[in-house]
Amino acid sequence: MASPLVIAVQPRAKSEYNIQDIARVGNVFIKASNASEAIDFINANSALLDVYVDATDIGAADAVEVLNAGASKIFLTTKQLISLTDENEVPSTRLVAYVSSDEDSTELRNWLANAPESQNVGVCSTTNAAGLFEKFGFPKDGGQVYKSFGDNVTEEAVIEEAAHGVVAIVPSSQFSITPTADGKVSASNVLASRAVPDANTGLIATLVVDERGVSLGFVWSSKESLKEALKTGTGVYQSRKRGLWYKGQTSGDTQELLSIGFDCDADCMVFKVKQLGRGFCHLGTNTCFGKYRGLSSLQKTLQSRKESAPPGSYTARLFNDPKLVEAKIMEEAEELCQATTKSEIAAEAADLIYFALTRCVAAGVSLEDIERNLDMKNLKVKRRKGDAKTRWAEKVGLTTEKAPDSTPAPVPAPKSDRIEMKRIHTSNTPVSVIKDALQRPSQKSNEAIVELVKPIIADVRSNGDAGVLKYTHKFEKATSLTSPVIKAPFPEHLMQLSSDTIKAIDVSFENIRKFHSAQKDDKPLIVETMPGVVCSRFSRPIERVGLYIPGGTAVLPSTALMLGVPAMVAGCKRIVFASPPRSDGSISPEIVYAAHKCGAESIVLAGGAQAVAAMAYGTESITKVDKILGPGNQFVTAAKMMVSNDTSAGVSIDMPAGPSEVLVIADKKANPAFVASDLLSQAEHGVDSQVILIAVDLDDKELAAIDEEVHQQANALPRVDIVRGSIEHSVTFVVKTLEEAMNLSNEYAPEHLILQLENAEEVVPLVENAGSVFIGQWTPESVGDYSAGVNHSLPTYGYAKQYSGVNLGSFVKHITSSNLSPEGLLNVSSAVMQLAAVEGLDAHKRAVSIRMDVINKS
Ligand SMILES: NC(=O)c1ccc[n+]([C@@H]2O[C@H](COP(=O)([O-])OP(=O)(O)OC[C@H]3O[C@@H](n4cnc5c(N)ncnc54)[C@H](O)[C@@H]3O)[C@@H](O)[C@H]2O)c1
Ligand SMILES: N[C@H](CO)Cc1c[nH]c[nH+]1
Ligand SMILES: [Zn+2]
Repeated sequence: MASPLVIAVQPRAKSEYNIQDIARVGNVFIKASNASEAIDFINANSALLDVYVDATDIGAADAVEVLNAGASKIFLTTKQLISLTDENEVPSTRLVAYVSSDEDSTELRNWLANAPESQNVGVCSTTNAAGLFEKFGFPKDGGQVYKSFGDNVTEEAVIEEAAHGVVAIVPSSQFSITPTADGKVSASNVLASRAVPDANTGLIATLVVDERGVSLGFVWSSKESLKEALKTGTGVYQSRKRGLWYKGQTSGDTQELLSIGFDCDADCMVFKVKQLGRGFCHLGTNTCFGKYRGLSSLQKTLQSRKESAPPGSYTARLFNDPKLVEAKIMEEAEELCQATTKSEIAAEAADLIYFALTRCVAAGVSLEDIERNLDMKNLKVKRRKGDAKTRWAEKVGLTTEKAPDSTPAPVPAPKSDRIEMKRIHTSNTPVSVIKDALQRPSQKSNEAIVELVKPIIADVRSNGDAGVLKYTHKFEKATSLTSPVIKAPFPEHLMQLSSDTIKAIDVSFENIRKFHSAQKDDKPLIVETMPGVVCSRFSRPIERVGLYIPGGTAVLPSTALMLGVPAMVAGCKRIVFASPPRSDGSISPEIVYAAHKCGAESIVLAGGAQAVAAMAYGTESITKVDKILGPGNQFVTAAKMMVSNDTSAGVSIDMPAGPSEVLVIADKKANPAFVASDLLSQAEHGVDSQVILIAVDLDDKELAAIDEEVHQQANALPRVDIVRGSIEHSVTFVVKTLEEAMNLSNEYAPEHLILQLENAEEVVPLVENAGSVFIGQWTPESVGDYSAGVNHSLPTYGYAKQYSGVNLGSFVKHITSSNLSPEGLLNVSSAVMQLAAVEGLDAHKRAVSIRMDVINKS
């Protein structure tokens, strides 16, 4: 039975009501001036309670959208309701008609008489609600009578109506959860009056259930215990022997009260609670009827394993390896489809549910969230056709027919396997799912990589050149290579390039040089902190730098420029390049030319951990360096981290720079082809790259246009297979506002941020975390990768929250100096001597006082 109370709130005046209080005792009612106001409110609150919407100002077509978005009921004038139901297939149980005059009443009754299914509509009056029963014969089959009260509502009037089965709509300003001195309508009194007490005890029989409606136990309530339960928001009951019973007060197994309802004839109250601690029963079981079984039991187990899974257990492995869960879900789904007997189908479905629930629990999603989502889907009025995606349809040999569509949909792609990013509308997606989608693709666990890299580093450290060559022969297959290094001056024949390539390198070199030269501290910073106390800061280049240029999946001479040019500008005396050679032992001429232009002394012909170790410790022929910079794969990054942690190596590193990534924020004005091209430019780096699109207020048609561009452009790329891999873990978020887009982007902290926005420049002040920003539609990220002048060696994996990309400062140290005159020492002496005394460091104090004696004597 519905709660006798519905609380009317102003949708935008959030501070004036507490939605959780309302959810505990009834449902919520809003008067919306347009559909999006109603839909925003539903999205924000429908996980907690049913939302009723006065849609009289919205219009019939948009009212359907409001129902579709999950409004439990919409209230319309009688005329609106009749025209809406005549034109649409709207379930009548979701509609309530305002009956304000005899004319309304007659019209509705005539219509009901001819509409067999429609007797379930609700009716609402602002005056004589009880009279509506006589006219319409409610309540039956879900038909409900409402009375909408104004500010002059009294508790007595509500109780009186409730006694007749009328649900009262009370303004939130006149509502309180428990009785107040100013006589507002108190929920505890209205609920207590509605309940039919037990004839013998005078108490109210109460069933306690968990979030999913599973019975936990049977108890009694009284008017007093009900008031206490609502006041404290916890489970409080009436024990027949011991009076008021605050559940969990002694055992610690307390309850959070979620909502109170009734059975069909109000002689049993239902408390929905979140049970904390061991369980509801004093015997320590989940319920008084025994332990949880089935899904509830599985969920409890998985939730507690997530907190503390025994190391080495299968569940621990699953929680640590999302790719394994992904693979198991697909495997079990396939097995379920292939199962034939009843028992096989049950067994395979159970397996699938196990892995699906593991995925959910890992992401903080509960069965309650899933069930709520199912309920919301059930509230949809317009249903999707439900065809399978082509990729899956073809897999099982299903032919799909194309839906006729009046709007010019983008031409569907000819190839079966669409390359398409998944899409998330943030407004109807739980935060945990959004967070999960923002995770970078899973990598091999750090420990596994460390175990692979450790012996390589140790080998190179003890065996020098021979160790390096061993791994170059193994990984690069360059078995003919006999020396791991080439030294400057580099012979001309190693730099044979087309004039176009030379020109391109020269232009890029010059722009990078200009931008990084401008970052120089021209003169020392000098500050006189007190008269005679002069502090200064000046910079010096790091003497020996090792620059790693990746070469596994693509040769990147541009990275050679991004590292070599600032090293040269900073004045580093010894610049060592390292890059994996080709299998014939040679190195790309572009890299040699870049090394030559930057004044590198040598090029180490090795990649991965072996190159990093060689530069960190030095070998017979490879120079030991003071700092290693440059991006690379997981082996390179892990090796950089390890050598920088070894104090005996005396080497530092720039930052963790891993698989490339980009986040594009696009508005309605953005060109879909440009957006897609930017996404693909980073997706083609590697299957572990990730690209994110945040679409601000784009509609389905606009989103489809971008999807189609992604698919078409991707299929035309030579690296389409890499792109397919990276698009699989890439995602489009559809958001309502730019502010939301910026919040998501700042949280993700992308390596590259592209603003394809009409007013892109104005948005830059809102950027908090990003490696490098590309402003406006004429600034593709590729210009930063190669030639604009900014650096492309940037922090990935969200490290843009705390690291800068490579810049001139990455190649210098700052040194400070102090220079005091006698007057200066006099001025600062007492502070120094006092603090030295506080720390008990007398020699520090004496170093000042001994000078003060001399100054004072002269
Ligand atoms: N963040 C940035 O600024 C930036 C810039 C450019 C490139 N990148 C990224 O750098 C990465 C480059 O990676 P890559 O793989 O192409 O080249 P890479 O040069 O970093 O790695 C290749 C090396 O990995 C080693 N390796 C391969 N398999 C191994 C194994 N099983 N055990 C031990 N070592 C092994 C080999 O020694 C090989 O030489 C890409 O992810 C790219 O997106 C990032
Ligand atoms: N986008 C890469 C940095 O994440 C750099 C690069 C080199 N070449 C092309 N792109
Ligand atoms: Zn790139």
